[in-house]
Amino acid sequence: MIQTSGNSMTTLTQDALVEQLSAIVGADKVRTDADSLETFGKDWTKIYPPKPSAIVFPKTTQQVADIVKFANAQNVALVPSGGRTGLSAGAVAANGEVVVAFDYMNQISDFNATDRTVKCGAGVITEQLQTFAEEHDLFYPVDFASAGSSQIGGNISTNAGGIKVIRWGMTRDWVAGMTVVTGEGEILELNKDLMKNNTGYDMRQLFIGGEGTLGFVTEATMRLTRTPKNLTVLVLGIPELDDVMKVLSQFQSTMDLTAFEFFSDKAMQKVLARGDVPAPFETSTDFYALIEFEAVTDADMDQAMVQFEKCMEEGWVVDGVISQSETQAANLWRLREDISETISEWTPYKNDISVVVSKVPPFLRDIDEIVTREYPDFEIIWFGHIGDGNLHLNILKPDDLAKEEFFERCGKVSTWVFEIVEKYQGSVSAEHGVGMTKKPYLEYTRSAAEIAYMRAVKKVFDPNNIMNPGKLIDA
Ligand SMILES: O=C(O)CC[C@@H](O)C(=O)O
Ligand SMILES: [Zn+2]
Repeated sequence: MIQTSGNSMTTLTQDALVEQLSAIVGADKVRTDADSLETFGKDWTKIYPPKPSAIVFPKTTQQVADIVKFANAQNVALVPSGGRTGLSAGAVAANGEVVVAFDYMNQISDFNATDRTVKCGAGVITEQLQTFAEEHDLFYPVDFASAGSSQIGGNISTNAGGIKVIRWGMTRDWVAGMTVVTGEGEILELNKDLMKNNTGYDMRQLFIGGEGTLGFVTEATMRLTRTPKNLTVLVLGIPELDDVMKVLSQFQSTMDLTAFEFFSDKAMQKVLARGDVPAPFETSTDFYALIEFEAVTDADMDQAMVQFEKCMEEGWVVDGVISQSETQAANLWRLREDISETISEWTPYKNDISVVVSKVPPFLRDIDEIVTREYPDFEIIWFGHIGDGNLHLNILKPDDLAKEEFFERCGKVSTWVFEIVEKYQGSVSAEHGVGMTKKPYLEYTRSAAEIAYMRAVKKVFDPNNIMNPGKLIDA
């Protein structure tokens, strides 16, 4: 079993633990059955076996604060749990921790049309917020394949990104204000939903992407925006990896894109093999770009055609298709969005790396060279949000190789991959967070001084190392 460095130091028996938690939330909101422990003790990573001691379901911020105070008094480690769709083992309870699940804090309230804001409990599902926005003729733009199960609290704690970052940014950009419970059980109301508030440190930003290590988000006021018009999707066949960024520059020279994604033919073939969506066109190329834009007037459509033709003339693109309806657009999106779930069958080793957009071509070349050399017998799947510099590199486990050996071999190569990330001043985790899987590699992106300050901040908000210990940094 892979060792984790979380701590659970309580001397309470499980019965005593359940009794005291029940006194806070009610007996029907504490679970210790095997199914619940297995389900709520892990996220989408398949590396660490879950081993929580109990799952507790608070319904209010005050209950969360009471749980944290109890945890401090009894030395019980807490792990927050949202939709459990994380890919870095940020919400895994592998060391007897108590899992705090936010499923019952799923109310949407206080919609304000003037401010274009709405209050969400931490357990509101991303899609629930998207639908709510739609019903009010507005739009919540942060989107990704797991929007049907991920929760707002988890999105904030991991600063979730996704497929529209090039146009609308990350979750961080949509949090107007939030309520958090710190590691000492203090309730903080951060930013009061203000657009402008220059009164010193913006503590929201510490909790956004903080992975629950400083405190737990219990409620947040999210911003909404105008609904984009007639989102139209182009998929282009691109034979050379190097040309993908030329295509991006060409389109961006005259258009504001809402997405620019890429995927390899290997990735697409896996999705096509499931038989749910058709191939975009007959020509097969090693790479594809998916471009999305608002086609408000005929001139927008004409502009896309001009850029497409230019890319064909240059030889960067050899085939393409454009959506003529919402259904076609959705099917083209599935070619990209279904990749992660489709390849999960092969227990992939995941990298979620980024550099500034201008450095993507040499960065990609360097990494591709290393992984093709070092993994001659493994299948390598490239895809990602290349328009914002974020690449997903997945290495698939051969069927006949044991999981432990596979992850060990990948871990070694990761060090070389991350040396390249460091050389290009990139990030070892662009959007999936650090959790446990990327913690050993944090130093490739953050300096020793930064990590020391992070530890000091952790001590201020969570002096007893109760909140999601062993994730992001070791206390
Ligand atoms: O599975 C992955 O590596 C990426 C998952 C997700 O961030 C995506 O962009 O599809
Ligand atoms: Zn992604």
